[in-house]
Amino acid sequence: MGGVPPRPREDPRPLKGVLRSFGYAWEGLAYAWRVQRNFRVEVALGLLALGLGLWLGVDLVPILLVAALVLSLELVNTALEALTDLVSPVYHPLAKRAKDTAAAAVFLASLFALGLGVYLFLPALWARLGLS
Ligand SMILES: Nc1ncnc2c1ncn2[C@@H]1O[C@H](COP(=O)(O)OP(=O)(O)OP(=O)(O)O)[C@@H](O)[C@H]1O
Repeated sequence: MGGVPPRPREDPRPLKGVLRSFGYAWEGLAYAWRVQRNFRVEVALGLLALGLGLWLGVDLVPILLVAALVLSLELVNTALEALTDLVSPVYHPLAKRAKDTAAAAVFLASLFALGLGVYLFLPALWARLGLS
């Protein structure tokens, strides 16, 4: 069992416990960034959309919300992939269902993000370019 890290005990000091939880969340973020190319692409696209939104002067709140939705679902998808690989390292139809459905959640949110981008940016871009 050399590769299995020990399960940490809960810290009774409230602030230390919260800080430790942040630390684990940060580890999860770093893991997703390292192993998931899609996560890195989505972060880049989110930053691009924010920059475009700032330039065009559109409302940034919906952009931030949809970016948070896509990135959070990508993290959940990454977690489910890891869990699926743990319980079903060999092919199983249910493992396929789990992975495909988690991927579908990210895909659906990304479609909404794309639709929102077109809805928000196109008219503002047209106006900025003097085409409307
Ligand atoms: N244990 C398994 N049993 C059945 N099907 C699997 C299994 N592992 C993967 N698959 C199928 O292969 C597809 C790709 O799985 P994989 O683990 O490579 O994730 P992925 O979609 O490549 O994710 P990402 O590109 O985000 O890492 C899954 O969506 C699923 O259809």
